[in-house]
Amino acid sequence: MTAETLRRTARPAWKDTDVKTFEQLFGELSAKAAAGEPGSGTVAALEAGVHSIGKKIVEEAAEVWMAAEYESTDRTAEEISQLLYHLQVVMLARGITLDDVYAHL
Ligand SMILES: N=c1c2ncn([C@@H]3O[C@H](COP(=O)(O)OP(=O)(O)OP(=O)(O)O)[C@@H](O)[C@H]3O)c2ncn1[C@@H]1O[C@H](COP(=O)(O)O)[C@@H](O)[C@H]1O
Repeated sequence: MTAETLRRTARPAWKDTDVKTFEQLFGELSAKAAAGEPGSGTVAALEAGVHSIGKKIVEEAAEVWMAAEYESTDRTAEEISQLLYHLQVVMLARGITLDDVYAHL
């Protein structure tokens, strides 16, 4: 088994193998939410609501902090990617667009 095959098979089910940008991920999540795609973790998170999504954001933020202090650069980047994902989910839950956020950057 090659290292690349091993890397891909070791990924959790929710992680697809495509590399994507922040904007591309938001487009993908928007489409899944609009379609109510069966089996989508994003759709399930949206159904669970803002309170549940908010708790996940706090959890992931703490994991970013711990990784930044005690773990590798790659692990920290991975935790940051998960925090960004959950921030996008709360954006969808509140009907906030990328431009709404960019207006404040
Ligand atoms: N980038 C992500 C992503 N990052 C984080 N997560 C979710 O956030 C959780 C974070 O992982 P943890 O290691 O903290 O997991 P955990 O605490 O054991 O997880 P839970 O038990 O709380 O689910 C994962 O289990 C996923 O549910 C993500 N879920 C989906 N995506 C991407 O979103 C897109 C749509 O996904 P679906 O809606 O599931 O099709 C795809 O491109 C995915 O790659």
